[in-house]
Amino acid sequence: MPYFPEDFIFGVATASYQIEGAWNEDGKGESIWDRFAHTPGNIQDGTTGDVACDHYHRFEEDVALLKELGVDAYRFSISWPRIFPEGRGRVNEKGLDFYRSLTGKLQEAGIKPVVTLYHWDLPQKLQDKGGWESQETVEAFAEYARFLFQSFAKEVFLWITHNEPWVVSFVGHYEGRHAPGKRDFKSALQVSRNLLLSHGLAVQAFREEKTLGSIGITLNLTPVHPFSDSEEDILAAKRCDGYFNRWFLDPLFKGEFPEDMLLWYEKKGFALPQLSEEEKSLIAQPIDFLGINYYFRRVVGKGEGAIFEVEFFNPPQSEYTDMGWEIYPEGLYEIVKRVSEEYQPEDIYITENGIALPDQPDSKGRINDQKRIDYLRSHLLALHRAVDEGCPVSGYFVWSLMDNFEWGFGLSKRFGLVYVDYTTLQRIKKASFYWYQKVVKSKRVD
Ligand SMILES: N=[N+]=NCCCCNC(=O)[C@@H]1[C@H]2[C@H](O)[C@@H](O)[C@H](O)[C@@H](CO)[C@@H]12
Repeated sequence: MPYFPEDFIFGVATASYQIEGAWNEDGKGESIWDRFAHTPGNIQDGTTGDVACDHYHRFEEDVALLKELGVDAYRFSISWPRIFPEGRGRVNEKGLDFYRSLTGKLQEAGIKPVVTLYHWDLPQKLQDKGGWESQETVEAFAEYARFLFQSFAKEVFLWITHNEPWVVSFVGHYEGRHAPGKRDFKSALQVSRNLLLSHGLAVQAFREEKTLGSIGITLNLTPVHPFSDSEEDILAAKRCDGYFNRWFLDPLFKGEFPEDMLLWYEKKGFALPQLSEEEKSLIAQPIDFLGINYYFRRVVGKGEGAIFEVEFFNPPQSEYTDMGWEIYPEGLYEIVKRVSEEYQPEDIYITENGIALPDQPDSKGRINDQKRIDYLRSHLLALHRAVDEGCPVSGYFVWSLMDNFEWGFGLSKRFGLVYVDYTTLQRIKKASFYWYQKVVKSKRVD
């Protein structure tokens, strides 16, 4: 029976724009996701995060759910425009008070706070001045981070500078499906560079402020498999591995963007200015852990697609989630093994893993999400194998505590261990809540 170590951290994760609501209350400034969701056509089901789970007003009820779940830690993000409505300068005390109350309730419940500094809700005022393409945002992020390290100097267990810089860069600035909705590959490359620089400045500030806890960054990593063993499919998979994974792993742990990708982008007309020696050491300064968000793998072959010349495949024999993502538990084992061996991080936390399902209450108001239990079990067993083989993994967070606003899909995709009825905002614990409660308590997956 696979047991996790006694001190292994089990948690759940959320993010500010996805759960808080109160989008313009108590002095909060507008974020790029407020603007993006308010723009008709951007969100598939036409909903917004204006109310979402109304966590801003119901956080005490939600902390009580966390306490009942028995988690060791709770990962949430701080809404930058709730603290600095204009991005920098004036502080919104009521915004700061909300997070002080939340961390206070967590401490009362014996739950370790894990804080993500940036989970995509950039102050709109900074976007109006160029957003992540601009050096001003890099500097503003460093100020924002330093202010939070000073304001929560002792309360936080883990600090995560950025959540998924790949998504911020390429889904937000190339694919255009996320805020700010740009479709410009050159912008996306510039954004990825600035996110890494801002991460480095935040880590420096963390060390200078002698803040308690640990600091790291969270990447969404996906194993990339060639559709066939043909030379061109293997090369296509290598290109995609560079695009999805190595583009951030290499600068963070080796101080360089991957050479093959720089050459490929240059060949496609997107020459990226070299990082200076100072920038390389800023980005690659030591961090205490790497956060990995894992959901699925990618299967690719040679294709005619513009920049990457790849085609994606969905293996017919696999099962898929409500997001259309392949269920591939071994991918979690693969990515943890690969990262441990190739990049030797101090420590790893699986900061997100979960599944969207079309959950609905039955006639008795219960939600029997057995498929979510099967997904979480299979992924925890895969993770356990990596831990058993000596990979430095110290924790695992389910995405998500509760159903929430799923970005471009709006409220239509449900990832929660807790169901949210968006008309009444009632929370309903799913079968997976009780299953995970047992895992957390026993540290065992059966
Ligand atoms: N092409 N493409 N890819 C799309 C992005 C990769 C997969 N999605 C994620 O990793 C996001 C992560 C996010 O932190 C959270 O805020 C989201 O709610 C979850 C669920 O979606 C996951």
